[in-house]
Amino acid sequence: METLQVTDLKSFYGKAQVLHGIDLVARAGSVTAILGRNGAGKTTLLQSLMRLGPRVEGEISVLGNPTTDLSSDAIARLGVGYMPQDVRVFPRLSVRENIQVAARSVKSPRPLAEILRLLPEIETKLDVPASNLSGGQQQMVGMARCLSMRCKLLLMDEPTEGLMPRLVTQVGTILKSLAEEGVAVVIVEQNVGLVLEIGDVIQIVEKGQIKWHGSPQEVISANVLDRYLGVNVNENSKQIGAS
Ligand SMILES: Nc1ncnc2c1ncn2[C@@H]1O[C@H](COP(=O)(O)OP(=O)(O)OP(=O)(O)O)[C@@H](O)[C@H]1O
Repeated sequence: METLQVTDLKSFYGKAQVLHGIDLVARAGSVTAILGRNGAGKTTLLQSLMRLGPRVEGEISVLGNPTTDLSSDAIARLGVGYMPQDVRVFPRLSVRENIQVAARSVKSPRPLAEILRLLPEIETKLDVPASNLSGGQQQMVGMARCLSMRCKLLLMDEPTEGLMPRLVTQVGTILKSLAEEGVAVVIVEQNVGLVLEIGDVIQIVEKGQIKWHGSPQEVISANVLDRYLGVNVNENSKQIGAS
């Protein structure tokens, strides 16, 4: 059974149709990266999966459970973690409390020690209010919350936006280890170098449709990034190598 299966998803804001029949699968243990130009519908896709915002038609199932008629809370309870572009931590709560709140929503949360083994960076920040953390550290807290809930599917919208190169690499490493733990990771990402490095499957969205999908190697050999995104892979790889 696929962790996430999306069939013929159409999404609407009022009468405006933004997604036009998306088919998508995300498997346990893999990182699926969604690329596309601004306004292509990437955020709308993640929001549709969480039943936040747009009206949807089509079929979405998480671990075999149809979710189009569920609330976002019920979808989260199936084991879906969603990190929107503006990371949502509880700013006044400490890092430890942020993790505890997430842990309370499931029956058998992952022990803190195990979370810290995967995210050692936050160990020294456990008693610091989340608002005092940098954007990158807040991303880590978001991931810690997901880990504590043992989420099976993690949806992240531009997790590396605005982060320093060192943190970008770190976020990539963590996402890869989450996938190795069996999580199906789905990221919307503008950092093509990172996507090529950690993505198992790349999906290219244009005007609300998946126009192309394949492995990072196929992306490069088929030259699709240039075609759909206007990105020169060789130039981009050089930049990532430099970081
Ligand atoms: N709340 C909304 N109401 C109406 N239209 C919206 C709403 N949110 C997004 N849209 C429109 O839907 C389309 C897709 O937007 P979306 O934010 O999903 O694109 P995106 O690929 O995530 O872009 P970006 O890379 O800039 O974040 C755009 O034309 C946008 O203007």
